[in-house]
Amino acid sequence: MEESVDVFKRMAGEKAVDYIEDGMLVGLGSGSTVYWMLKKLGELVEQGLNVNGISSSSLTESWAREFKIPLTDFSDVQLLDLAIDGADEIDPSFHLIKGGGGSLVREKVVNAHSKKLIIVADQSKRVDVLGKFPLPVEVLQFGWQMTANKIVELGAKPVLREENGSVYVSDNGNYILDCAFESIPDPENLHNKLKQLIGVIETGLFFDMVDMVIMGGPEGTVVINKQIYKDLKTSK
Ligand SMILES: O=C[C@H](O)[C@H](O)[C@H](O)COP(=O)(O)O
Repeated sequence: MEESVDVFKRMAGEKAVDYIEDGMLVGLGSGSTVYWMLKKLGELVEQGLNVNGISSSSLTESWAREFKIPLTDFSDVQLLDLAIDGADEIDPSFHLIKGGGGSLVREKVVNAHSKKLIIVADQSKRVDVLGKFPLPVEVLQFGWQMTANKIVELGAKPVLREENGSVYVSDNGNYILDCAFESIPDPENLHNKLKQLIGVIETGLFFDMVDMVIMGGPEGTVVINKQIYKDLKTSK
Protein backbone atom coordinates (compact mmCIF):
# COMPACT_ATOMS: atom_id res chain seq x y z
CA MET A 1 0.00 0.00 0.00
CA GLU A 2 2.75 2.44 1.02
CA GLU A 3 4.51 1.67 -2.22
CA SER A 4 1.39 2.59 -4.22
CA VAL A 5 1.05 5.92 -2.42
CA ASP A 6 4.62 6.76 -3.37
CA VAL A 7 3.92 5.83 -6.98
CA PHE A 8 0.77 8.01 -7.00
CA LYS A 9 2.71 10.93 -5.53
CA ARG A 10 5.36 10.56 -8.18
CA MET A 11 2.78 10.47 -10.97
CA ALA A 12 1.09 13.65 -9.74
CA GLY A 13 4.36 15.49 -9.11
CA GLU A 14 5.82 14.68 -12.50
CA LYS A 15 2.62 15.64 -14.33
CA ALA A 16 2.69 19.14 -12.86
CA VAL A 17 5.72 20.19 -14.92
CA ASP A 18 3.48 20.13 -18.03
CA TYR A 19 2.11 23.46 -16.77
CA ILE A 20 5.50 25.15 -16.43
CA GLU A 21 6.32 27.33 -19.42
CA ASP A 22 9.58 28.83 -20.59
CA GLY A 23 10.40 32.06 -18.76
CA MET A 24 8.11 31.41 -15.80
CA LEU A 25 8.80 32.36 -12.22
CA VAL A 26 7.59 29.34 -10.24
CA GLY A 27 6.77 28.90 -6.56
CA LEU A 28 8.26 25.61 -5.40
CA GLY A 29 6.11 24.06 -2.67
CA SER A 30 7.16 21.47 -0.13
CA GLY A 31 6.77 17.78 0.59
CA SER A 32 7.39 14.37 -0.88
CA THR A 33 5.01 14.88 -3.84
CA VAL A 34 6.64 18.17 -4.78
CA TYR A 35 9.99 16.34 -4.66
CA TRP A 36 9.03 14.51 -7.87
CA MET A 37 8.01 17.74 -9.56
CA LEU A 38 11.38 19.24 -8.68
CA LYS A 39 13.28 16.24 -9.98
CA LYS A 40 11.42 16.35 -13.30
CA LEU A 41 11.81 20.11 -13.53
CA GLY A 42 15.55 19.69 -13.05
CA GLU A 43 15.63 17.42 -16.10
CA LEU A 44 13.78 20.03 -18.17
CA VAL A 45 16.16 22.75 -17.00
CA GLU A 46 19.07 20.58 -18.07
CA GLN A 47 17.43 20.29 -21.52
CA GLY A 48 17.25 24.10 -21.78
CA LEU A 49 14.00 25.21 -20.08
CA ASN A 50 14.45 28.69 -18.68
CA VAL A 51 12.72 29.09 -15.31
CA ASN A 52 13.37 30.65 -11.95
CA GLY A 53 12.11 29.20 -8.70
CA ILE A 54 11.15 30.57 -5.29
CA SER A 55 11.47 27.89 -2.63
CA SER A 56 8.99 27.55 0.23
CA SER A 57 11.21 25.63 2.65
CA SER A 58 14.84 24.93 3.37
CA LEU A 59 14.37 21.31 2.28
CA THR A 60 12.86 22.39 -1.05
CA GLU A 61 15.75 24.78 -1.50
CA SER A 62 18.28 21.99 -1.00
CA TRP A 63 16.42 19.75 -3.48
CA ALA A 64 16.21 22.59 -6.02
CA ARG A 65 19.96 23.11 -5.71
CA GLU A 66 20.56 19.37 -6.09
CA PHE A 67 18.49 19.37 -9.31
CA LYS A 68 20.12 22.60 -10.52
CA ILE A 69 16.92 24.62 -10.69
CA PRO A 70 17.81 28.34 -10.68
CA LEU A 71 16.47 30.13 -7.60
CA THR A 72 15.54 33.77 -7.10
CA ASP A 73 15.28 35.75 -3.89
CA PHE A 74 11.64 36.35 -2.98
CA SER A 75 12.34 39.97 -2.08
CA ASP A 76 13.27 40.62 -5.73
CA VAL A 77 9.82 39.70 -7.13
CA GLN A 78 6.22 40.86 -6.84
CA LEU A 79 4.11 38.19 -8.49
CA LEU A 80 4.83 34.58 -9.44
CA ASP A 81 3.44 33.00 -12.62
CA LEU A 82 2.65 29.67 -11.02
CA ALA A 83 3.06 27.84 -7.72
CA ILE A 84 3.02 24.05 -7.35
CA ASP A 85 2.55 22.63 -3.89
CA GLY A 86 1.37 19.53 -1.98
CA ALA A 87 -1.41 19.10 0.58
CA ASP A 88 -2.37 16.90 3.52
CA GLU A 89 -6.14 17.15 2.91
CA ILE A 90 -8.25 18.61 0.10
CA ASP A 91 -12.00 19.17 0.50
CA PRO A 92 -14.60 19.47 -2.30
CA SER A 93 -14.24 23.27 -2.36
CA PHE A 94 -10.47 22.97 -2.77
CA HIS A 95 -9.83 24.12 0.80
CA LEU A 96 -6.67 22.52 2.18
CA ILE A 97 -4.89 21.40 5.28
CA LYS A 98 -1.14 21.83 4.85
CA GLY A 99 1.91 21.80 7.07
CA GLY A 100 2.30 18.08 7.75
CA GLY A 101 5.97 18.58 6.88
CA GLY A 102 6.18 21.83 8.83
CA SER A 103 6.40 24.33 5.97
CA LEU A 104 3.03 26.08 6.12
CA VAL A 105 4.02 29.74 6.63
CA ARG A 106 6.42 30.16 3.74
CA GLU A 107 4.18 28.06 1.52
CA LYS A 108 1.25 30.33 2.26
CA VAL A 109 3.28 33.46 1.50
CA VAL A 110 4.55 32.04 -1.78
CA ASN A 111 1.17 30.65 -2.88
CA ALA A 112 -0.66 33.86 -2.01
CA HIS A 113 1.58 35.78 -4.40
CA SER A 114 1.14 33.51 -7.38
CA LYS A 115 -1.21 34.02 -10.34
CA LYS A 116 -2.07 30.33 -10.26
CA LEU A 117 -1.74 27.49 -7.73
CA ILE A 118 -1.63 23.81 -8.66
CA ILE A 119 -1.84 21.20 -5.89
CA VAL A 120 -0.21 17.81 -6.44
CA ALA A 121 -1.32 14.86 -4.30
CA ASP A 122 -2.08 11.17 -4.16
CA GLN A 123 -5.78 10.33 -4.07
CA SER A 124 -5.79 9.57 -0.32
CA LYS A 125 -5.69 13.32 0.33
CA ARG A 126 -9.25 13.81 -0.91
CA VAL A 127 -11.80 14.18 1.92
CA ASP A 128 -15.42 15.30 2.26
CA VAL A 129 -14.69 17.51 5.27
CA LEU A 130 -11.29 18.69 6.52
CA GLY A 131 -10.06 17.71 9.96
CA LYS A 132 -9.14 14.06 10.11
CA PHE A 133 -5.52 15.19 9.67
CA PRO A 134 -4.54 17.21 12.78
CA LEU A 135 -4.32 20.86 11.78
CA PRO A 136 -0.76 22.25 12.00
CA VAL A 137 -0.66 25.69 13.63
CA GLU A 138 2.65 27.55 13.81
CA VAL A 139 3.08 29.42 17.10
CA LEU A 140 5.70 31.53 18.82
CA GLN A 141 7.99 29.53 21.09
CA PHE A 142 7.49 32.16 23.79
CA GLY A 143 4.40 31.31 25.82
CA TRP A 144 3.40 28.44 23.53
CA GLN A 145 1.59 26.67 26.40
CA MET A 146 -0.73 29.67 26.83
CA THR A 147 -1.42 29.71 23.10
CA ALA A 148 -2.14 25.98 23.24
CA ASN A 149 -4.62 26.52 26.10
CA LYS A 150 -6.49 29.08 24.00
CA ILE A 151 -6.64 26.63 21.10
CA VAL A 152 -8.16 24.03 23.45
CA GLU A 153 -10.97 26.53 24.09
CA LEU A 154 -11.71 26.41 20.33
CA GLY A 155 -12.33 22.66 20.60
CA ALA A 156 -8.98 21.14 19.64
CA LYS A 157 -6.45 18.88 21.27
CA PRO A 158 -3.10 20.54 20.43
CA VAL A 159 0.07 18.48 20.58
CA LEU A 160 3.49 20.11 20.45
CA ARG A 161 5.25 18.62 17.42
CA GLU A 162 8.41 16.66 18.05
CA GLU A 163 10.95 15.17 15.68
CA ASN A 164 13.57 12.58 16.60
CA GLY A 165 12.87 13.10 20.30
CA SER A 166 13.24 16.90 20.23
CA VAL A 167 10.73 19.70 19.86
CA TYR A 168 10.34 20.50 16.17
CA VAL A 169 11.40 24.02 15.20
CA SER A 170 10.14 25.43 11.89
CA ASP A 171 12.24 27.18 9.24
CA ASN A 172 11.04 30.40 10.88
CA GLY A 173 12.23 29.44 14.38
CA ASN A 174 8.73 28.69 15.71
CA TYR A 175 6.94 25.69 17.21
CA ILE A 176 4.12 23.75 15.58
CA LEU A 177 1.02 22.58 17.42
CA ASP A 178 -0.79 19.71 15.69
CA CYS A 179 -4.40 20.42 16.57
CA ALA A 180 -6.93 17.60 16.35
CA PHE A 181 -10.39 19.06 15.74
CA GLU A 182 -13.29 16.68 15.29
CA SER A 183 -13.95 18.16 11.86
CA ILE A 184 -13.48 21.51 10.14
CA PRO A 185 -16.62 22.24 8.11
CA ASP A 186 -15.88 25.99 7.91
CA PRO A 187 -12.11 26.40 7.41
CA GLU A 188 -12.20 30.18 6.94
CA ASN A 189 -14.10 30.71 10.19
CA LEU A 190 -11.71 28.51 12.17
CA HIS A 191 -8.66 30.10 10.54
CA ASN A 192 -9.92 33.58 11.51
CA LYS A 193 -10.50 32.53 15.12
CA LEU A 194 -7.06 30.99 15.38
CA LYS A 195 -5.38 34.02 13.83
CA GLN A 196 -6.91 36.24 16.50
CA LEU A 197 -5.04 34.36 19.23
CA ILE A 198 -1.87 36.08 20.36
CA GLY A 199 1.05 33.76 19.70
CA VAL A 200 -0.43 32.17 16.58
CA ILE A 201 1.77 32.90 13.58
CA GLU A 202 -0.20 31.04 10.88
CA THR A 203 -2.52 28.10 10.39
CA GLY A 204 -2.30 25.23 7.93
CA LEU A 205 -5.74 26.08 6.53
CA PHE A 206 -5.53 27.31 2.94
CA PHE A 207 -8.75 28.45 1.30
CA ASP A 208 -9.68 30.19 -1.96
CA MET A 209 -6.20 29.75 -3.38
CA VAL A 210 -6.24 26.61 -5.50
CA ASP A 211 -6.90 26.62 -9.26
CA MET A 212 -6.25 22.99 -10.08
CA VAL A 213 -5.47 19.67 -8.40
CA ILE A 214 -3.37 16.98 -10.02
CA MET A 215 -4.07 13.69 -8.31
CA GLY A 216 -2.33 10.35 -8.74
CA GLY A 217 -4.25 7.12 -8.21
CA PRO A 218 -4.75 3.57 -9.53
CA GLU A 219 -6.48 4.91 -12.65
CA GLY A 220 -3.54 7.16 -13.48
CA THR A 221 -3.17 10.90 -13.10
CA VAL A 222 -6.22 13.13 -13.18
CA VAL A 223 -6.19 16.89 -13.61
CA ILE A 224 -9.16 18.33 -11.79
CA ASN A 225 -10.81 21.71 -11.70
CA LYS A 226 -13.15 22.67 -8.86
CA GLN A 227 -16.43 21.51 -10.41
CA ILE A 228 -15.17 18.09 -11.46
CA TYR A 229 -13.68 17.65 -8.00
CA LYS A 230 -17.00 18.29 -6.26
CA ASP A 231 -18.62 15.57 -8.38
CA LEU A 232 -15.98 12.93 -7.64
CA LYS A 233 -16.77 10.30 -5.06
CA THR A 234 -14.38 10.61 -2.13
CA SER A 235 -12.10 7.73 -1.29
CA LYS A 236 -12.79 7.97 2.47
O1 LIG B 1 4.55 21.05 5.32
C1 LIG B 1 4.39 20.35 4.37
C2 LIG B 1 3.59 20.70 3.19
O2 LIG B 1 2.40 21.40 3.49
C3 LIG B 1 3.33 19.53 2.25
O3 LIG B 1 3.00 20.08 1.01
C4 LIG B 1 2.23 18.59 2.70
O4 LIG B 1 2.48 18.13 4.00
C5 LIG B 1 2.08 17.39 1.75
O5 LIG B 1 3.24 16.63 1.78
P1 LIG B 1 3.43 15.27 0.99
O6 LIG B 1 3.39 15.59 -0.47
O7 LIG B 1 4.76 14.77 1.47
O8 LIG B 1 2.32 14.35 1.40
